[in-house]
Amino acid sequence: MTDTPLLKVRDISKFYGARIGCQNVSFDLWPGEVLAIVGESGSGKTTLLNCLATRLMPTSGAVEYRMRDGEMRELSRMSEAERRFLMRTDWGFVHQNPADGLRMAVSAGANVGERLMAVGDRHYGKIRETAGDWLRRVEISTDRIDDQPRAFSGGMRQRLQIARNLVTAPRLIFMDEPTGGLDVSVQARLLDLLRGLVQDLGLSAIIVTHDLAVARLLSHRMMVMKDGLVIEQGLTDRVLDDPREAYTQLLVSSILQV
Ligand SMILES: Nc1ncnc2c1ncn2[C@@H]1O[C@H](COP(=O)(O)OP(=O)(O)OP(=O)(O)O)[C@@H](O)[C@H]1O
Repeated sequence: MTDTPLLKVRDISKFYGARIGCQNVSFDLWPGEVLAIVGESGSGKTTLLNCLATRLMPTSGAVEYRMRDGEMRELSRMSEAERRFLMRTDWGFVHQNPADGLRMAVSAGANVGERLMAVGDRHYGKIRETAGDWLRRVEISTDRIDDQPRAFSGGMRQRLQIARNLVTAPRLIFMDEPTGGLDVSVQARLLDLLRGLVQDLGLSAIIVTHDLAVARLLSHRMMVMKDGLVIEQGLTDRVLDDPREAYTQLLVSSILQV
């Protein structure tokens, strides 16, 4: 264990012209910790996630990440190439729509293998074997290894996207509504799988969701956003069982349409 956070977020704000995306968000994420960001539509969840994952440049504030060698690096000071390398190796990003995170016209095996090649694996047989292992781990039959994700169901595509992200043993995964748009029964199976993988691998994760059941099942800690601000944060069970803010109470009692 370490006494340094994996991610240090200080006063992140993002404005779109005069409109607030998110404002003054600060928190630390610790190794092995899963943080859920919840709130109704338009509250700033995706804006914040994209600022953290360097997909958007914040208007102000700083995000520091502890590299594998232990050094804390400020993300905005990294070169584009360094950020891209981080994204392909030590980080993962699971999109709500699997087509945004997969290459739909190459095989399932190549989708997973591509990430291994990014970390320097060159041995075809070994890459294929590891890809097969990961397909099994996400409950996709290895006889589908040469099929393109176009031929997969929504749930299979999402599981393939997860395998592609996890194959390089990243330390931090960002997820944007990972179970959104799936049938309820498919969602339940995916959540189970995700929970097992996150636990087994000791992953840190930041999950944006409007679904409090997803937050309950996957996260240790949660942040509630409203109009771009974090209005409440704490351990997930505490926030859900004993919400302090009136807005969180409304969310929890499902009076708000999120
Ligand atoms: N590209 C953009 N240009 C201008 N305004 C934007 C842009 N993206 C988001 N916004 C605004 O920023 C605010 C926060 O939006 P954001 O998408 O982060 O919320 P969200 O909580 O993720 O919502 P949802 O759950 O619907 O995706 C909203 O007022 C939104 O209209």
